[in-house]
Amino acid sequence: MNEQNASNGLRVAIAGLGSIGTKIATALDQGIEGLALSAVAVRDPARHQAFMNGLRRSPQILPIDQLGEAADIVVECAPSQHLRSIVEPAVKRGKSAVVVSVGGLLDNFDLVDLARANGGRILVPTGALIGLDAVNAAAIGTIHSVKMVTRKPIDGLKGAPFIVQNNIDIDNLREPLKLFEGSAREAAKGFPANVNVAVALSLAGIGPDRTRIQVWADPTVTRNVHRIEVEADSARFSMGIENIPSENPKTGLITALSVIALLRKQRATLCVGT
Ligand SMILES: NC(=O)C1=CN([C@@H]2O[C@H](COP(=O)(O)OP(=O)(O)OC[C@H]3O[C@@H](n4cnc5c(N)ncnc54)[C@H](OP(=O)(O)O)[C@@H]3O)[C@@H](O)[C@H]2O)C=CC1
Ligand SMILES: O=C([O-])CC(=O)C(=O)O
Repeated sequence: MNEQNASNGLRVAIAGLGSIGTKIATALDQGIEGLALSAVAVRDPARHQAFMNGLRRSPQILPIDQLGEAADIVVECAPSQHLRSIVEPAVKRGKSAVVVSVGGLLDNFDLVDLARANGGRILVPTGALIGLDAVNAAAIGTIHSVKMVTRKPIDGLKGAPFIVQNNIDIDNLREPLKLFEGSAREAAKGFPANVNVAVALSLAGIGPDRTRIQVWADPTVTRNVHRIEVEADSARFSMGIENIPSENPKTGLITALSVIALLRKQRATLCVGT
């Protein structure tokens, strides 16, 4: 029972039981082929007692930096400042870490080398985005440019460091306002809880410095809207997604589903899409 459970299944631990983590925990508890929920990490266990009581099988509750001892796959879905303390112990032990706060990976990119040196893996789901399969494929050839435009309702952007530091009042907007234009790397610093998608896109394609993004505060939209244009030597493609916000207005509902789809692929007999 050390590395894998008795049925040769994979043990999955979840760091953070918020909008994303609770849905992944529920899906695992209800059953994903070959996977079992072994542990979770929460800030205040008492706050999550009712949710934990509703699970058919209670996972262990552990500190975030101990999840790698209790699982083969650790899913990071906590605020990005905790990324390192969740991912490092896991990949050091040769485990896989699913990283949802992917913006935080840019300042901790040595974790990829650490994983490589120890036989671990870092898996970045498509998350709240679309089409990373096509971007991955195009990147085998030459991608000339990747451009993204993100529009979010006001509630989905409140508190972003870029807005606070530049003293921008978005509460009284009546029409769309372009807040930012620049690289995915700069965007991740200014909007750490809003543009993980741009960083995932950049890592699939031409990197965080060449991937360009605009961020708009848009009082006319009710969804988190992302439009992407890719120009490559194999294809030109445009993609768009309009995400329904979850209980956390910054996070689209589809994000947790994307992680569940990734987990399903770990042991599925039929895998569709790259
Ligand atoms: N890649 C992508 O496409 C996307 C990525 N994201 C990112 O995913 C991450 C999670 O998002 P979301 O679920 O909406 O966030 P939430 O704020 O809903 O949940 C975060 C959870 O982390 C918990 N947490 C905070 N500190 C700790 C700690 N020290 N130990 C354990 N748990 C802790 C919080 O606990 P408590 O409940 O006690 O506050 C909360 O339950 C964010 O970084 C977000 O930016 C979001 C959307 C899309
Ligand atoms: O679209 C969403 O719901 C979330 C998002 O942009 C992100 O976190 O990058």
